Amino acid sequence: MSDKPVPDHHASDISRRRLLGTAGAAGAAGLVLGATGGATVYAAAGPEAAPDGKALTTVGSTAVPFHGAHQAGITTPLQARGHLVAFDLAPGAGRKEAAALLRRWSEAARRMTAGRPPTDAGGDTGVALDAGPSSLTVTFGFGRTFFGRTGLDARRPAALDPLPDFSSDHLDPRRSDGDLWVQIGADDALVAFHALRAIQREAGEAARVRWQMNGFNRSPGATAQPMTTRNLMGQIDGTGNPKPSESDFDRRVFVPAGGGAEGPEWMAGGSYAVVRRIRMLLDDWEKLARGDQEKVIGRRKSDGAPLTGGTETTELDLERTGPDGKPVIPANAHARISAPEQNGGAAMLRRPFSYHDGIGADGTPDAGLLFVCWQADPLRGFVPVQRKLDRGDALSPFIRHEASGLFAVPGGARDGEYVGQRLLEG
Ligand SMILES: C=CC1=C(C)c2cc3[nH]c(cc4nc(cc5[nH]c(cc1n2)c(C)c5CCC(=O)O)C(CCC(=O)O)=C4C)c(C)c3C=C
Ligand SMILES: [Fe+2]
Repeated sequence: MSDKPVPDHHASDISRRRLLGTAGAAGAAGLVLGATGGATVYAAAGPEAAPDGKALTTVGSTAVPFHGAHQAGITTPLQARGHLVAFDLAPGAGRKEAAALLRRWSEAARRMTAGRPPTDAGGDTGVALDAGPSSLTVTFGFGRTFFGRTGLDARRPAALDPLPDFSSDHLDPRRSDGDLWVQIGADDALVAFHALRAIQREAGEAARVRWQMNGFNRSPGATAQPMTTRNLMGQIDGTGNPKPSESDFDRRVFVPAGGGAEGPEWMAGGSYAVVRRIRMLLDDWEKLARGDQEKVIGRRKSDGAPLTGGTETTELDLERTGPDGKPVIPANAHARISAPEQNGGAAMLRRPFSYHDGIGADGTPDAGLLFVCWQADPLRGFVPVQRKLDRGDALSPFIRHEASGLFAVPGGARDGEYVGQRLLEG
C-alpha cells in the first residue's frame, strides 16, 4: 500500500459512494414505509452536504463568459438542457424599444451566466438559487422580419434572404421564423428554466413569444470517456463537425470583419443560425435492422466509425466497393451526401438538442432533433447541403422537417455593450 496522501478525487469518490448509499437506503426505507403503512409513501432523500465541503462535480460551478468576440452558445460544448424561443416585437414597438430590450436581455444574461439573479430589482423567482451557473449561455439573434419592424431594412444582411423551399418540407409557419431568437443552454434544467423565465419576463411589453422549443442532450460527466453525443435514433451525431483547431474553422463559422460580401460590419464576429425542428419517425426507424440503419447513415451505430472501417475519426472511404461491386457506403447514405467534399466544401457547425414532446396527434412519438447549425453564410453551409439531402437522402423516409428559422446572430458584446448595439445604435 502506498503511504502517499489520498488525492482529492479519491476523497470525492468516497463521499459520492457514501451519498449514493444514503440515497439508496432512504429509497428502500420509502418502499418499506409504503408497504407497511398500506399507503404509497415515497421518502425522498434530502440533500446532504459532502463532509469535505466540496461539490461532487464541477458541473454546477462552471461558468461560460458572456463577453467575448463571439456570443457564447456557438462553440460552447453542448449543454444538457436547451430552450429555443422566438419572439415577435409587439405592435407599436420599434427600434427604440428593441434597443432597450436587447440592453435588458444582455444585462440579465450577463448576470445569470455568472450565477447571479437577472436584475438588482429583487423579485427573482429563486428557481436557480441553489445552483451555480451550470455553463449557462444565452445567445441572441435577429430574424429577417426584425429589420422591417425597426426601420433597419437597409442594414439587413443578404444572408437573411428566405431559405429556399425544399420538397420534403412540412413546415408549420406558427412555429417558424420570428423577429428575435434566443437560444438558452445549461447543464442544469432548473438553471435553463430560470433563464428562460427571466428572458420572457424582461421582454415586458416590447415583445411576445412566437414559439418555444425545449431540448436536451446527455448529462456532462455521465460517462467516464464521453463519446460524441447520440441523437434519439441512437447514432453518434456530430463527428464530421468542423473543429475549432482547424485553420478554416473561423472562416466557415464566423462573419469576418470588414463588411465585405460576407456580411455587414455590425455582424463581424457573428454567425448565422439555421434552426429546424426535425421530427424523427421513430416507430418506422426502430423497425429497421441495425445493419440497415447503419447503411442509411454510412457509419456504425456502436462507435460511429465509417462502414469502410477504422474508428469514429477515420475518414469515410467513399470509393471502396464491396464483393457485390456496390459502394460500401451507399450512394444515398446520409454521411456521404452531406460530406463537405460532396458539396463544394460546404460545411456548418451542427449544435443540436434532442426533443421529446410526448405523443403526437397521429399517435406516434413527437420526438426528434432541434437541429441548429452555425455558419458564416447559409448559402455556403446549410442550403447546398440540404438541397442535396432533399434530392435523395436515405434518412429522408425517417424524418420530417416541421419548423424552420434563419437568424443573424451578431458578434459578442464587449464590456459595457449589449448584444446588437452596433446594429441598433450604429
Ligand atoms: C442540411 C444539413 C443537415 C441536416 C438537416 C441533417 C439532419 C440530420 N442528421 C442526422 C444524423 C447524422 N448526420 C450526420 C452527419 C452530417 N449531417 C450533416 C448535415 C445535416 N444533417 C452534415 C454536414 C454531416 C457531416 C458530414 C461529414 O462531414 O462527413 C451523421 C454522421 C456523424 C456525424 O458526422 O455527425 C449522423 C448520424 C439526423 C438524425 C438528422 C435529422 C434528424
Ligand atoms: Fe446529419
